Amino acid sequence: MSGVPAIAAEGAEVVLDGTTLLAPTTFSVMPGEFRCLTGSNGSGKTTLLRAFLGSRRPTGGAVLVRGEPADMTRHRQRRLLASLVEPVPVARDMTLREQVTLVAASWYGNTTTTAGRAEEIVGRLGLTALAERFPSQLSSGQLQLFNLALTLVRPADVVLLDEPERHLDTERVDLVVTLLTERARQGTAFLVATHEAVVVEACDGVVELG
Ligand SMILES: Nc1ncnc2c1ncn2[C@@H]1O[C@H](COP(=O)(O)OP(=O)(O)OP(=O)(O)O)[C@@H](O)[C@H]1O
Repeated sequence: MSGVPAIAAEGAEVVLDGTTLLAPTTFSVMPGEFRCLTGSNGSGKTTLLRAFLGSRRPTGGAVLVRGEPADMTRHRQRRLLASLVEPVPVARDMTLREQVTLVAASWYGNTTTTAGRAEEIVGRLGLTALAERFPSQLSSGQLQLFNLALTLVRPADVVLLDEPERHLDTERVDLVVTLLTERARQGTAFLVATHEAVVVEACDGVVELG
């Protein structure tokens, strides 16, 4: 395991027009570590995740990806980091299978293994029977699983998730937790904002805000 954290915050703070969105926060997540981000409503979890993605600029301190200031305009960082924080754009006129395969192909190329990668994640998230449907034909929980499939099908050393449990029943939460734990064991670093006790129990440690 490399000594450089996959991601880190060093006194990261976000203040907007005199309002503190994120109080100074310091932590690191090592490769293969599954950390949860917890705290009450409004404590700054989404703001912190957005700081890594560049949609909220820290006004103090720093957020780092592999020791460098987070900057998702750099291709190298975009390749390292996948996220389900902002709404994922979906195509209304493409099936689930087509869209997950398209995302896989955009990162891995149109190789013989690409369709297999897409099929695997669709299966792991229990979406195989729905793979020929269009997004408008899904329930809220099924849409959330589809968004997770689009996020997890691509290569990533670090994955940021904002409340992945959203709209999911207990069985599906367990499914997602199992998948994240497995990916972490394979070396992926996770930072997961959550209010779900099952997710917190499964993770390696908590970053508590507020
Ligand atoms: N554009 C904005 N202007 C002012 N304050 C904002 C703005 N956006 C968010 N905030 C405030 O920033 C704080 C942090 O919000 P954030 O969404 O990061 O919290 P959170 O911990 O993710 O909350 P939740 O658990 O409810 O999802 C909140 O107090 C919120 O009211």
